[in-house]
Amino acid sequence: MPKIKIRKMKSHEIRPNTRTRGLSTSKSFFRLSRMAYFCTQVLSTSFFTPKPQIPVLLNPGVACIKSFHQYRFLHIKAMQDDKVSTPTPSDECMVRVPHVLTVAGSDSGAGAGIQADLKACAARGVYCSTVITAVTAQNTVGVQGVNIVPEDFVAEQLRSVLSDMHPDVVKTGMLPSIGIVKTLCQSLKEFPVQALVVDPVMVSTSGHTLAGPSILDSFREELLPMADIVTPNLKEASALLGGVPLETIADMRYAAKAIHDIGPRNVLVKGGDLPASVDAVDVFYDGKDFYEFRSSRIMTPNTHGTGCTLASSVAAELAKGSQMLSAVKVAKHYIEAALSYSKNIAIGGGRQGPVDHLLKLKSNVQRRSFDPCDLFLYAVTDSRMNKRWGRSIVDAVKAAIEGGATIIQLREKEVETSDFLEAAKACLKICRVHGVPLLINDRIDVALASDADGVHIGQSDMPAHVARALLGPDKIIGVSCKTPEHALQAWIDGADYIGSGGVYPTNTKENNKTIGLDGLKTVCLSSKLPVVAIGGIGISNVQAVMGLGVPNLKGVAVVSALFDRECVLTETRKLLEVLKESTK
Ligand SMILES: Nc1ncnc2c1ncn2[C@@H]1O[C@H](COP(=O)(O)OP(=O)(O)O)[C@@H](O)[C@H]1O
Ligand SMILES: Cc1ncc(COP(=O)(O)O)c(N)n1
Ligand SMILES: [Mg+2]
Repeated sequence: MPKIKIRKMKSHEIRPNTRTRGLSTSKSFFRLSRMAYFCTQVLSTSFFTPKPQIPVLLNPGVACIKSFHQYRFLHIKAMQDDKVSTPTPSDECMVRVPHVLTVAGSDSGAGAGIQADLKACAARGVYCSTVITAVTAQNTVGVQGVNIVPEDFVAEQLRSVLSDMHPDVVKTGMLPSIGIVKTLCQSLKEFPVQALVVDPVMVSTSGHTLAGPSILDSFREELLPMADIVTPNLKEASALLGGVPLETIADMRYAAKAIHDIGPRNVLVKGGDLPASVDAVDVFYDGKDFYEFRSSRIMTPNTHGTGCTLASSVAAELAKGSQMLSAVKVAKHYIEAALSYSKNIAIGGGRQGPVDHLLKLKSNVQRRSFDPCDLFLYAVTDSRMNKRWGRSIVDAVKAAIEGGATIIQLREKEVETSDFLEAAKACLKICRVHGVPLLINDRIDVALASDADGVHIGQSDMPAHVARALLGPDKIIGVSCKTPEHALQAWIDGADYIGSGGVYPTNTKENNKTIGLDGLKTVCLSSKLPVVAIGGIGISNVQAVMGLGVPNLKGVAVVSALFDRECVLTETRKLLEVLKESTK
């Protein structure tokens, strides 16, 4: 049976006693939690198939997380070994996984409800426990029957999970009786959690009542004031506000504000059913600002369970430690990608089919998530320079990685597409071995075809939100930005980082305006995303750049200083040393 090795974590990487409640805000803690959880997913044949269970051993000596200054990457070593020792984890080495508890109804068709929540959380890499409030007989045609779980048994399930397993976030779906709402509120007072996500489910998309209007008072008086976010669709928002018609984005803004007045800290009014809307627009209000989350509308009948999925994904991101706005943004990108992935699947003969949540598992499960520290020493290739020095793209990339580059971008303006694709595939092999992400400049097609980790795009390339829709939620997207306005748009569009420059004049890019250190600083200070500086940077000026000291400036992107030289390995090593010095 395979087992994995994870090395013992250093004290700065993990809190001393991870069994205690509450979330650590330490980024490395979350990263490690995610990694370890990812191991359990990969090696336990995912938790949808109950058997065979493969023990995941987290005690020292049976683990291997290789940590290396700016980048960390999990090396999973699955060994065929029949002798599996009994896990004896010591407290110090236990890794806590992000955990969402869903309190919702079961959907026998598994498109919505508890089943959607389980799948969405799994797809987002989060553990999900379940308290079932009702069992529905449901399929793609509609809801044939509802059996409400007795209130005291809902209370017992809540006590079982909350008293022992300490979920980070509770997400609610179908709450079919006033008694169940009250029981839930009581339990949450007794066992507080980090965040409460309320999806005020009332009517299924097929038109069946799942929680009647009698529930509204207990929602308004008890549950919503406890919620960190409430996510009504148009019908639910209207019901919460006494039946006001909601037909436009302006109406959704009004509703978001009016529902906020009831007491939840944030409101997301979902516009999946907004009439005459080309895009799928959701309106978010945090009590101060409004944000519109907009995605393309996917033309598909398979939208059953989108609301449950969105709310669970928000809960999952919160459990991983995200801020609310970022959690909503990621969830929205995920539902768009899931809808797009599922648009043509045929399950059932009814009008509304389910979403397929597990798109990610069908792509490469071994990909790790983006870490802003990856931007530290960002190597950008240039085919002209490689030609000049008589080396291939692959040799150049290999040398840069060996020298300490933490991320690679292939910027190959003059290479034929088929050669570019071959080179990208070959580079990817090397990058994966070293745990270094590989990005493709401009060419989303090449990124998709090679399964690279993401793309870097300029202001005149494919808009970032379109790239995000094409690449899905897990690929890395970087955008070149010269102004705070560019940076804001990149964030809204779902980018992961921005590249800002040219900081100094450069001849690798024609007609490129230099923004200087001041321009870079202005962009960094306004950007919600991590920034990598670019343009004419090398050993002589890297200290001045990093010396700006702005926290979200995470590194430098370099072309000539690495590749227009005889020995890429030596130059990369030298630059890495200076870079490390300048960030001490
Ligand atoms: N056809 C679609 N294309 C893209 N996004 C959609 C589509 N239908 C719904 N969504 C999105 O799915 C999420 C759930 O919305 P909605 O369907 O309005 O909620 P509910 O499922 O609770 O009725 C929202 O983010 C919405 O914008
Ligand atoms: C058990 C249960 N919970 C929630 C929904 C809402 O999902 P949708 O609005 O997509 O029908 C549902 N249909 N069934
Ligand atoms: Mg819907």
